[in-house]
Amino acid sequence: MSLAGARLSFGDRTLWENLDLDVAPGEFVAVLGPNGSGKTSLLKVLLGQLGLTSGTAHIAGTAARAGNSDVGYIPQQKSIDEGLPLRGVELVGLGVDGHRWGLGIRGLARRRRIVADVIEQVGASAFANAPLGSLSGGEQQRLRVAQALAGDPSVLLCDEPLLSLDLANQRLVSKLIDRRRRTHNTAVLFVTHEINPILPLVDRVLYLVDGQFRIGRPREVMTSKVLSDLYKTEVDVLEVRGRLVVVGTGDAMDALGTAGGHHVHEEWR
Ligand SMILES: Nc1ncnc2c1ncn2[C@@H]1O[C@H](COP(=O)(O)OP(=O)(O)OP(=O)(O)O)[C@@H](O)[C@H]1O
Repeated sequence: MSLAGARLSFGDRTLWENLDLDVAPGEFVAVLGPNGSGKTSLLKVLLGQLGLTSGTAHIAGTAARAGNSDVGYIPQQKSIDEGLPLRGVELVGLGVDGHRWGLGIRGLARRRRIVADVIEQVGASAFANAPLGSLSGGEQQRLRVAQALAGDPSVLLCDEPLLSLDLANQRLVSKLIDRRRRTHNTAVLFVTHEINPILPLVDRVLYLVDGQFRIGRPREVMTSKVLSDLYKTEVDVLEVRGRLVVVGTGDAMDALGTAGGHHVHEEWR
């Protein structure tokens, strides 16, 4: 996926500008930043749901547009109504690109095979026939990953896919996404508030703060100097047993919000 000279403004407020970002096939890029910095809007541009104010956005060589089967999308986790009768297999089926396989008998059989395959890939076969509302957050999220993979995308856009998952499920879901990009050369853009659960997987970080941004390898961007420049206040990045801990005081703490990453998790194994 490729953004060139990209600017997104709402009225006189510019979320970001002069943004050049090329994510190569198989590359894993994390997007970080405080609330309101424009992370979800960036995904919406690539999904063709929002137009850039200026610049260009391309996916696999064509301009970003809605309904592009090259794009898989894992939306922010929303709690599913317990009474919803939709089952996992049906949710995943919605991700299969109907046009590609047609709806004849062979098309339907092929479609069923694709759905069963991706459900198997994410380890969801045991619960894919249960109503979604009866499943745990981790189980639902595995099925959402399967739905995003069902269309065999070359690009995967993930909006905080680890939110409200426990540590074991955070690892499981991150590993599924990491495995996908390694086995299928899928480019991954992963919006998150917490770098640590994915730190070992990430190739580059795009860090957005109040119209400013930095792009680079995690340890180039996640430094006291770079984050202090971005937040325009003193921020310290400490490395504790392989984890990055972002610490600010006073106003800096407010500005960091949940992007502070100052929760303590068990180490990645
Ligand atoms: N269609 C729109 N019209 C006007 N303002 C908008 C529109 N869409 C988003 N915004 C504003 O743009 C800002 C960035 O929103 P966005 O959801 O991209 O931020 P974010 O970085 O994903 O935040 P969060 O971490 O809270 O999810 C917000 O202040 C939001 O209110």
